[in-house]
Amino acid sequence: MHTPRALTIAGSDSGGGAGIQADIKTFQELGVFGMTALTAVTAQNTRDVTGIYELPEEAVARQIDAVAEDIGVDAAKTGMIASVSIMEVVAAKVKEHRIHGLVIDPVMIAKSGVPLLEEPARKALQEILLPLARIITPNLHEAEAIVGRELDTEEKRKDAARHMADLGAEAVIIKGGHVEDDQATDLLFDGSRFYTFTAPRFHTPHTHGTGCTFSAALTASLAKGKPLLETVETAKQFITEAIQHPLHIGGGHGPTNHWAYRSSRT
Ligand SMILES: Nc1ncnc2c1ncn2[C@@H]1O[C@H](COP(=O)(O)OP(=O)(O)O)[C@@H](O)[C@H]1O
Ligand SMILES: Cc1ncc(COP(=O)(O)O)c(N)n1
Repeated sequence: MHTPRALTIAGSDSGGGAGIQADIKTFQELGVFGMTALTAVTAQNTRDVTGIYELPEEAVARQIDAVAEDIGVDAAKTGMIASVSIMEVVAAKVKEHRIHGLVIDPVMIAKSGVPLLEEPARKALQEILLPLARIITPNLHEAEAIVGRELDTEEKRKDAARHMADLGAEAVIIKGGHVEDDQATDLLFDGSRFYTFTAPRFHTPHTHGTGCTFSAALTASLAKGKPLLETVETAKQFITEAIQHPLHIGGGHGPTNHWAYRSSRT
């Protein structure tokens, strides 16, 4: 039996709701063996980020080598990659180990408002990481930062998705969490057609780690060899249930509930 294996290349969230921690919880819940390459350690809780400690490039490279050379990687995702030098190392290792099925979550700012990406790295993200993406998953603000204009209509968001596909991403999902709408609608462009994935919008402050969890769920399905539309459908269900049943942990933006999807099916 083949055990699907997924790697997350991202930052650690000591609070357990976002970053590497959200990713491996999600991999586990979806029946995928999770592996990690840490890019940074954050001191973080539901209220604030009180410290960011980047890892040396060498440490990031060695972690990716270690898992790719022995265990193997069916799909991978990137999350917080704060600097251009770490981005370059990650891109080089993804190419060297021929890691396909790469989901890029272009993390820029934590829900608490603290920047997680240095300014020069914004442009580098487009040039270095985006062309390697099987799927890139910007939220509204990240999509606006990548294309450099406001995306206040669906037409403009479609143009932005085409733009990101032209830059090299195989598929683009502009997430709808920050779009003013009664529903949470994510827009997928697969390089030729548009699809929307819609769920009810829950009025809750507990959205810490939604983007990480969603992109990890996409990665888990890709690791299982699922086709694109089924992959997005599963990830949307996973994040919707995780937001719908919050855990009420911490005094700020609490985490989502990574158990909810599997609990509802057993
Ligand atoms: N309040 C909400 N109710 C339901 N779904 C939401 C809500 N907020 C975000 N989502 C969904 O969670 C996923 C992550 O979206 P988003 O919050 O835009 O990303 P990020 O965490 O990167 O800012 C998307 O599928 C989005 O539609
Ligand atoms: C280490 C780390 N990585 C990513 C996020 C983004 O979290 P969100 O999904 O809430 O935007 C975060 N807060 N911390």
